[in-house]
Amino acid sequence: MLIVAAVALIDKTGCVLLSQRPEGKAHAGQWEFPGGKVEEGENVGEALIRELREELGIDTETSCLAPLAFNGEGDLLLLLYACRKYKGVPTPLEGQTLAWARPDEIFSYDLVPADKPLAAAVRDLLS
Ligand SMILES: Nc1nc2c([nH]c(=O)n2[C@H]2C[C@H](O)[C@@H](COP(=O)(O)OP(=O)(O)OP(=O)(O)O)O2)c(=O)[nH]1
Repeated sequence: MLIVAAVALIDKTGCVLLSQRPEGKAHAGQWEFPGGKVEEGENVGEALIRELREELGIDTETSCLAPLAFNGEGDLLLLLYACRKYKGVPTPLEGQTLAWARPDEIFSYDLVPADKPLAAAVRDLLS
């Protein structure tokens, strides 16, 4: 079972950050929530804080991560957190493209399949 932690990063205008997977990776060109695999020796919050630093150059802390939704597909378990408090400006540090989506725009992005139920939870939270 692969555990992946991801975040719905929400800005002051109520938009959520989506990230487009770069060429050469599985699901290239599709959109997902920033995050990544939980590595051995890490808990989920630690993994997410590390991924946000590596991928986006932002800092947050466990108390700012609120569990929002999960989805299990095959051997993948996706855990989605919502985060409204973070330091720094999200910057694409790993070749990805970033977009801030309004709640009514989320489903106009070509989402990674496992993210669709999660995206519905984000839309409902923000609408
Ligand atoms: N970060 C993230 N990954 C997701 C989402 N939805 C989804 O199915 N995934 C999948 C894609 C990957 O198979 C896995 C996350 O792995 P990752 O981001 O750490 O690694 P990766 O596949 O980009 O890169 P690699 O290390 O496997 O080459 O979870 C999502 O919303 N965010």
